[in-house]
Amino acid sequence: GKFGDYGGQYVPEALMPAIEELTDAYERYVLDNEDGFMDDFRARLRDFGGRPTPLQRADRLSERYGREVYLKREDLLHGGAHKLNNALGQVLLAKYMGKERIIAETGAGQHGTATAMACAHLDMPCEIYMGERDINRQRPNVFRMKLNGSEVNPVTVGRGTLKEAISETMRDWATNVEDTHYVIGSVVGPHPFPSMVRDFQSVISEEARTQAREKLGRLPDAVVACAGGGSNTMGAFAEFVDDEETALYAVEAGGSTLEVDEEAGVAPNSASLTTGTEGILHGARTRLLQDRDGQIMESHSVSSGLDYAGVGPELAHLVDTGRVTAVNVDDDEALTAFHRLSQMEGIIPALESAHAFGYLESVVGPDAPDSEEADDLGKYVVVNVSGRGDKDLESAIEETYER
Ligand SMILES: Cc1ncc(COP(=O)(O)O)c(/C=N/[C@H](C(=O)O)[C@@H](O)C(C)C)c1O
Repeated sequence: GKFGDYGGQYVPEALMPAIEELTDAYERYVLDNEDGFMDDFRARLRDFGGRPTPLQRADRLSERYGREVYLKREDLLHGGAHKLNNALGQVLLAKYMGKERIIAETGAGQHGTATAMACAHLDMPCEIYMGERDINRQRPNVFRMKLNGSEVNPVTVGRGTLKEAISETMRDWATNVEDTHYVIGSVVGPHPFPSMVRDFQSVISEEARTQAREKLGRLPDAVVACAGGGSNTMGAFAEFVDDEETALYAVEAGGSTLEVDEEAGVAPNSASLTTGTEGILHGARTRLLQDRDGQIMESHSVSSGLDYAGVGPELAHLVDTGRVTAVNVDDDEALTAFHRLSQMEGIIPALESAHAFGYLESVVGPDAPDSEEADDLGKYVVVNVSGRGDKDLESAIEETYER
């Protein structure tokens, strides 16, 4: 479970039995397809999830950028985001392991919603831990979780966002390892979570690689995906990592500025790949936003889903080795991209996904100067639309009409 010097299992002793049991189950069911687990998983992704998602040419953006822009439509997956790929895989695995209870954390509420849907589909009781602050800014998703029969546990410690929600969920898991599985929402946490979540999300790039060959007659020159914890990112990249000719861009939240106020311990962004340093968070060594005393800093993003101080260890490693280029766009660029995709293509993206489009505009938009980056992007570009923007309408309205 090591990616360079990142990854590992930095967990309290009490969690090790659960971690070992999960690692064994991951190897048997996911890697070795014992009892036809992966066949069952793929069949449910198809019949319940609605896979495959389209790889669709964006005609207006292709015109605007003078290149072939294709969208991988994870916003069309059941529930409205890529999150179901991972949630369905983990809840199904918990069932195969004989677990009787599911817990999960969520920030944007997409992972919580996906877990709640998967639990209703598989008849498993479910509790979602969610920061008080996030509950208030993602109300439609809170209602959806309850409609799907899950309990939502408000987390009020600290800032009441994702970081505290993950810590509270870990605490619950440590107390109830016997009958409970913790469905982690991204490629974060102790081994085997980063590898397992990547494997469940890799269906995105498996499909996109085949669809690209069919529609483009070749591999894409670039794949662009936003990065919060990094799960839609790793899912969109996984099957392309060995294709050197396909450049991979992870777009982080530049928030309001990349300048960090060390004294206040506040980072007004979530650009852990770009400005983070090595440290341990939620059980793994990775890159994260921490002050000089090693205190995890508060992160920020206009999108809850990217508002996370850490990032997946494997993605951090791919950036360190130069296989993935880490870039970022700020809140305003993301909001502008949110409006632009809605108006030009008839697709209202999640604010998280809008960051990927903000990057494209900043490099090859009509106001962008000629650059190496524009050349490196190449002619055939695939952008991962990780989710749809229904959940963001309230905050986008505030940001737009009260700006
Ligand atoms: C539509 C959408 N797109 C991208 C993300 C970023 O998460 P990754 O794909 O794991 O980088 C998210 C993240 N959502 C999580 C959630 O819904 O709980 C997030 O808040 C945390 C798990 C990081 C998302 O909802």
